[in-house]
Amino acid sequence: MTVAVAGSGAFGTAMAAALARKGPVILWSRSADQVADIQANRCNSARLPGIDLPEGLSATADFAALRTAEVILLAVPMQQLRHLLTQHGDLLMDRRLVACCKGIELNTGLGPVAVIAETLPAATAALLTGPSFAAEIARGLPTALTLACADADAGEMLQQQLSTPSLRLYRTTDTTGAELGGALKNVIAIACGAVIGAGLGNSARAALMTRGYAEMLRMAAALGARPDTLAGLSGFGDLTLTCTSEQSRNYRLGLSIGRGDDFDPSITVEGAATARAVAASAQARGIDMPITKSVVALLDKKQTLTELVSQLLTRSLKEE
Ligand SMILES: NC(=O)C1=CN([C@@H]2O[C@H](COP(=O)(O)OP(=O)(O)OC[C@H]3O[C@@H](n4cnc5c(N)ncnc54)[C@H](OP(=O)(O)O)[C@@H]3O)[C@@H](O)[C@H]2O)C=CC1
Ligand SMILES: O=C(CO)COP(=O)(O)O
Repeated sequence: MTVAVAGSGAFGTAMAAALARKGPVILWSRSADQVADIQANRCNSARLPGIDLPEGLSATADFAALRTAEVILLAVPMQQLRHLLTQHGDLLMDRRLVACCKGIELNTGLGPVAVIAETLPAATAALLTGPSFAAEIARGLPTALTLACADADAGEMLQQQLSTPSLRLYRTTDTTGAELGGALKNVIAIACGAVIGAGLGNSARAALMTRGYAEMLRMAAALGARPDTLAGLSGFGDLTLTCTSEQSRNYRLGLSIGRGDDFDPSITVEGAATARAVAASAQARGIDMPITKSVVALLDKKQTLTELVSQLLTRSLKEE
């Protein structure tokens, strides 16, 4: 079976490397320079430096090469997913597509599976999500992820096809829950980075993680997701990883805000757009998400971290 990965960023390259250890993988990049680098040096120096890529991985800048693939992973940032699907709709329209994005589309409030379903209704839409840093997956370190697909049979097949001896996939049919877990944890990670960066302590971070998780559950319930999905790898699992590791770009953005440092705007930080999309959706639905709202105010420089923390602490007292 041939697997293809569309998008040669850190995660796409890492998944291509992991899967190429068990069969042929085609990695598509929009950058001819990156393809040349990968083919000549067996390394994606721009996005995943220091990782040797296995021989089973071949890179191409020609999207038509993906025609032979039985499964196609879509590994671009969330706000780029619709563009990729539209641009290459002729080839992708009836395929098995596995989004790897963690985010909510800013203009529509939709997650990746919903965007695929809306754009290419004849395709099988799935999501691969859960706690995983690209460099660790690429090195073959032990990792467990969630494969979400509303079609239970297709999900089981994808679970088999994409699991490896070091990559253990659990499956669910709750695509909404898996989408929300992966997207919302990034917003909470920005908040956690900010309090740690500002020296407010580990207790403050634990409070944000726990009350952030309560926000995730509230939104999940409103959208019909199952609470046990949020308690799994795609929710609680990824929240834990992302809020506690400097390998996370979302967490590092928060750290830089808390410290008052600059942050390179070219780095992919999914939680920034997602915070705005989720805050708007929460307001429209009347869902209380004060941490998410605070992250938006922080990113938009509408309020300082000191003001926001004080506001969160002095809200009316309530039952847990
Ligand atoms: N990095 C990680 O550890 C993990 C990432 N993810 C998720 O994977 C997704 C991708 O992140 P990641 O790979 O890290 O991001 P990167 O910033 O490393 O790479 C993004 C890639 O997407 C490409 N790209 C952007 N827009 C388009 C487009 N319209 N058409 C084709 N290619 C495009 C970029 O190309 P170019 O280089 O030309 O700009 C780049 O190769 C995110 O949603 C992220 O949350 C999930 C788990 C772990
Ligand atoms: O999703 C991730 C870990 O599971 C990667 O997190 P960042 O996008 O914050 O780097």
